[in-house]
Amino acid sequence: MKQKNKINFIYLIGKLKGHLPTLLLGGISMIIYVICWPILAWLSGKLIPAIGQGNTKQVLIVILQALIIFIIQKTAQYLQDSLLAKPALALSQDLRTTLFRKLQKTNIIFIEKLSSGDIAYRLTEDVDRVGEVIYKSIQDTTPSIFQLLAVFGYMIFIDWNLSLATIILAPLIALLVSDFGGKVLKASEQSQDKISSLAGLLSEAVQGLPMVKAFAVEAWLQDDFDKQVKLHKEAKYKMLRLVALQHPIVGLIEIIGILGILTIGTYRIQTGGMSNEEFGSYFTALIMLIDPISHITTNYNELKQGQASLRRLNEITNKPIEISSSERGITPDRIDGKLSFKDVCFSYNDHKEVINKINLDIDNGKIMALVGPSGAGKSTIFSLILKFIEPSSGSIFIDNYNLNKVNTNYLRRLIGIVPQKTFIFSGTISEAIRFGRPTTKANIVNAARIANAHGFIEELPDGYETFIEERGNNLSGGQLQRISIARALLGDPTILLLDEATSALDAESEESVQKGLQQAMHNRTVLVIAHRLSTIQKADKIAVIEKGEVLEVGSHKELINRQGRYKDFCDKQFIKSY
Ligand SMILES: Nc1ncnc2c1ncn2[C@@H]1O[C@H](COP(=O)(O)OP(=O)(O)OP(=O)(O)O)[C@@H](O)[C@H]1O
Repeated sequence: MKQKNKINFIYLIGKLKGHLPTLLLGGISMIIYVICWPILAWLSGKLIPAIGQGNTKQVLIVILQALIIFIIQKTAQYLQDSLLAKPALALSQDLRTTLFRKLQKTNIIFIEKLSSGDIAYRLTEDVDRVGEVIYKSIQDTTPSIFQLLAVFGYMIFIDWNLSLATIILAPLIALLVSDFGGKVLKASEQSQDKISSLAGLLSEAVQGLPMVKAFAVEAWLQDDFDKQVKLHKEAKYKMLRLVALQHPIVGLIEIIGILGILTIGTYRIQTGGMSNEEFGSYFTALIMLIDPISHITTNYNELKQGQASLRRLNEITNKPIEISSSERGITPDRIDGKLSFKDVCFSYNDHKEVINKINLDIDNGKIMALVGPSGAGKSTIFSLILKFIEPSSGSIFIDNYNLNKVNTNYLRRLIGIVPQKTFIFSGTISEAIRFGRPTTKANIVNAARIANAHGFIEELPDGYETFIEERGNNLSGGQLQRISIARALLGDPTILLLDEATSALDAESEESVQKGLQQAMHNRTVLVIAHRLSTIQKADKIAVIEKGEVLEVGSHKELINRQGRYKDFCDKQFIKSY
């Protein structure tokens, strides 16, 4: 399902509705700040002739008046900036949390395809850039536009003939700014894509560093990194060069305008169309236009960079969300845990069915082992049960309820999963087992006991409060697996999905993990992707999966006697055991 609502600046500005009182106060401060500009220009017009006449008293009075206006203006500017910063920051915070919520709802297949570094970059840097644009639009661009209008209005008031001459330059500047803006947008998109790839590579490199060192291929990685850095530098330089070129060009047009006004102004004074004092005010006002034009130009470029960031953020929001992510769906009072697959098909892409008309029945409280070669579709069966994906045809039932009618969160809480590759968030052991669920310490300890983890945890100096480092570096593979089993058991799941680790643990660790698994399986419906003979033999039923199809189902003994694929499989895998 595609997300229709694209995030754009209009959508974001609309979100400011919730901050109307602050915006109103900020807006009033802004008006005071803006009005001060023409007043200062007017005072400047009075000051210049007074200086010319050597009228010290008049000069001092005007300076004092200007000082008062400056103090009022700067106070208003402080109030404007601080008041408007609040809603702007709230908006970027809101954007970040909305994006993260969407990310959590995104279909897992698409998440797995994204680079973690790239996503992290988008949710931090790109959101920051968008936030900055919003902040600048409210706090800088808006007053600059008003300042431009107020000052220019005052210029028209003084001499509209002369102002007409000034306005001729406006379309030229606008055209230039918009043309540059388009180019900056393109260059910015390229630069941000490059830095994002760099972030992706960096995150991969940090994870893979032990392997890189082990294979002594640091030079290869450095080379790759340097290449990406260079690509980013070039893309960024292209953008900065554009921005650097824009300021002198716009500045040149401004200077031409000023010189032109000086010439025409002199003529107007000579012909009596304008007084010296008026020209003084007019000229000061003209100089006052330079600053807002420069701000608007810079902010327009930043707006374009922000648009590039928004496009990158929308790439996340446009990913399909989980079909069943809604809160709807039934939550039966009781589930015994029987699972049935009826003619289930599934394909990741439309080319090839990876699950092909599968029929399976796993009775409640029984253990079914899934065996089969790599790529047969065993993990895909787990994903179907967890509703990460939904069958393209056929149905899966839990007891007699069709899975697509059952509330997804409710279903997932019935299931405990022990993945092949243990993933644990950094935090204490206790937090790792709890995994965000409300529970008691006694329940955590109980889960750890069943998982055969309690013993080793107790022996650690900080026990359950031992901090597990990122990626579990300070614990052994076997210990992490047992914590993973305890995590799955917390909440007493009705169904257990186990993906046995194929990685070699030492014999002692393996025995501990096996003991944990055996205890965990007791009295639950268990579906286990089995690689060990001991597990397979204990299973009530074994399903042999190959190329997405169920080839044989039966007990170990039955299947051996059948002399079919299972027998071949065992002969290949467990030759010594037969
Ligand atoms: N996210 C995905 N996108 C596209 N194809 C996928 C995806 N995940 C798995 N596949 C493909 O689906 C098929 C079944 O994969 P699956 O992981 O279910 O096999 P498996 O039996 O669990 O393998 P293994 O024992 O090696 O883990 C494979 O051909 C695999 O390449």
